[in-house]
This record gives sequence, C-alpha cells and structure tokens, in this order.
Amino acid sequence: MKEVIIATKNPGKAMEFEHIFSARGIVVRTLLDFPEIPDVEETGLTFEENAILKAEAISQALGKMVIGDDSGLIVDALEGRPGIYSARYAGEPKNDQNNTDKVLSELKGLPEEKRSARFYCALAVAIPGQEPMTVSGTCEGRILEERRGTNGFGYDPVFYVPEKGVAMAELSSDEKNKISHRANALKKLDVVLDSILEKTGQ
Ligand SMILES: O=c1nc[nH]c2c1ncn2[C@H]1C[C@H](O)[C@@H](COP(=O)(O)OP(=O)(O)OP(=O)(O)O)O1
Ligand SMILES: [Mg+2]
Repeated sequence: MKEVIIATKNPGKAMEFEHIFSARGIVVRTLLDFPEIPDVEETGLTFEENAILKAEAISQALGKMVIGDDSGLIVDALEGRPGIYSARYAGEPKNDQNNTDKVLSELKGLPEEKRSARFYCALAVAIPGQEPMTVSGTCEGRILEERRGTNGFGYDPVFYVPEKGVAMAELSSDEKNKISHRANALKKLDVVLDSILEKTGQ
C-alpha cells in the first residue's frame, strides 16, 4: 500500500489529507501517529518557508519522503493578517474560537465589499538528500459577520465561499475538498506525486 506522511499535528488537516488521498488508494500518516516527535518551530517568514521547515524536519527524523502544509487566512482589510500567524493569531496556546473571534471583531462594521479574504496553502515535499519542492493553492472568499456552520476547522465558520453561497463550514468534506486552497495545492502535486512514490518506494 502506498503511503504519504504529512508533517502536521492538526486533526482537521489530517482528515482532509486522508479523505483526498484515500480516493487514490494512498494511506496517510501524520504526526498524530508519531506523538514522540517534537513540534517543529515555524520560524519562516512565508508559508513556503514554514512548509519546508516542517517537511524537512520530519523527513530527516523518519528518513522518508514527507509533505509539510503551512496554511492560513489572508484578509485584505487587515493588510494580509493573520497570514502566516493564523494559528496563533489570538496568542498561544492556539485556539480556533479565539482566532475567529479576533478576526470578527477587527472587521466589525466593515461593509461586505471590504471583507474580501483568501485561504492560502503551501505544500512542501521533502525527500532525503534532495532539494525540497513547493506548490501552493488559494481559495477566494470573504469574512462573514458571524459564524455559520460546524464542519471543517479553523476559520471555516467565518469564511464565506461566494461560488457555493455558503460558509466553508457549511460545506460537506466532499465539497470542501474540491474547492479548498489545500485541494488546489494538491492538484498541482498530482502530476509529480505518483513518480515520487515510485522512486521512494513508499
Ligand atoms: O482549510 C482551512 N480552513 C480553516 N482554517 C484553516 C484552513 N487551513 C488552515 N487554516 C487555519 C488554521 C490555523 O489557524 C492556520 C494553519 O496554521 P498551520 O501552522 O499551517 O497549521 P497548524 O499549526 O494548525 O498545524 P501544523 O502546523 O501542525 O500543520 O490556518
Ligand atoms: Mg502550525
């Protein structure tokens, strides 16, 4: 059975990767399966740098091909914040509820046309002894005035997806996994992933 290791401790991301890869007969393992591996410090200044930091640290620790995901929410009215600091926007320990509350309160009273935002996902592929490669994907939308829906994770309840007419957290996982920033980034990996799996024998 083919296997892909994702350098994440986020259960929401883990579920999405499992969902997308299982359709192709690939088993996903995440850091939730390796609790002994310490956290990777996200000291990069871009999503790509952080995705590489995560992928390379875990690839080195396990001696295998590993994919890192660094993602977040970019809000135009906030000059791109929370951006790479999305996970810890309202401080540490990270808390989705507090993070979304902070964005909602910062945008309070702002009219719809000024609430544009996008999700961004950078994926890095690290293979022992090789230079890492990255791909990215986005998903355009706007910030709602209050939470809607209970699916997904993170900022999904406050992110309106115009093409669907609902909040991201109101989409089924099937629907989200067709249009999300993560899915869009993964589509760009599609072409190379099969040959990588062949070469690494994973
Ligand atoms: O599809 C998404 N729907 C809603 N919110 C999302 C999504 N994708 C990323 N996000 C938010 C969650 C978190 O606030 C930040 C990611 O931060 P990020 O450091 O990449 O992930 P994380 O710390 O949760 O787990 P890990 O680093 O172990 O992969 O952006
Ligand atoms: Mg993180």
